Amino acid sequence: MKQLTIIKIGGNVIDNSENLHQFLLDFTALPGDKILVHGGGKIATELGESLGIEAKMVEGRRITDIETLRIVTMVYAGLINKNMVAQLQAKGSNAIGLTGADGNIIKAKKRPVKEIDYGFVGDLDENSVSAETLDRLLKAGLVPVLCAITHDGETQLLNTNADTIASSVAVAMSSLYETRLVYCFEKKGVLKDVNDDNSVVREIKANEFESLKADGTVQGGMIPKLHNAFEAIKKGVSAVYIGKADELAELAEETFGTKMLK
Ligand SMILES: Nc1ncnc2c1ncn2[C@@H]1O[C@H](COP(=O)(O)OP(=O)(O)O)[C@@H](O)[C@H]1O
Ligand SMILES: CC(=O)N[C@@H](CCC(=O)OP(=O)(O)O)C(=O)O
Repeated sequence: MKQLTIIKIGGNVIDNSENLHQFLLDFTALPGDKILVHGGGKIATELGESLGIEAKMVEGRRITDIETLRIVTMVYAGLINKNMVAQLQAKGSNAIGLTGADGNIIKAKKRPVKEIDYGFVGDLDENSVSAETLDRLLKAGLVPVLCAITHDGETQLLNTNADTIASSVAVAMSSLYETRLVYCFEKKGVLKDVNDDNSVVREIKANEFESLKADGTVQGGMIPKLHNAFEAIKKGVSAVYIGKADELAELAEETFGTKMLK
């Protein structure tokens, strides 16, 4: 089976031009087929605030009313996605920037209203990602760059967490490729002490996740990230890593960040 690397880059790195530049250089240098998935939550929050719209997050997910949907569409599908593509093109990567609506690559379902109304947030299931369409783009020599905007197939754009997109894309692609998934963010990996960058946990087994949550080692945005990472491993992705964006070059030596184990 051919190898494929899916890399997700978060908003804190996208917001730092030096780290982003180094990350995109390393991403371009990675051999083989690859797909980039990007977030940008921090930038959407800042733009919203400058327009007087305050961000509301529940369990790592943004409550997305119609005004917020406009903002995230402009920021993720426009500003960030197109700048990322232009930077990759300048570095020699033939990137093509896409939302889930383009080529019907990711069809989501609006999250049902229960105790909380998340608004225009899209959830994914095992049929959401078109592996065939992504495969056709890869075979054409293109590097897909996916943002956090999906659609429902009936004209409605939806906001889907980028960690979830990366995990679902990796699972779908693992039917066609030997797929590895890499979550890149601003820290060196999953840390024993979130304030000590030298406390990287090298490997985490799926059955250790609950106790890491319970004892407070992993908190906030790391909880859904690890959940998505273990979902990917469980559903056929061959390797999942979490580590620092501007250390991506170390992936080749296997000294990169934290590795998830079954
Ligand atoms: N044990 C941990 N190790 C590393 N980061 C952690 C840990 N626990 C919580 N975090 C927090 O999780 C954040 C990453 O989640 P998030 O902000 O959603 O990532 P992203 O930038 O990829 O969107 C880190 O910035 C960090 O503050
Ligand atoms: C529904 C939902 O929460 N969507 C996310 C999508 C962006 C994202 O995931 O960005 P980061 O990876 O930078 O956090 C949001 O709007 O924040």
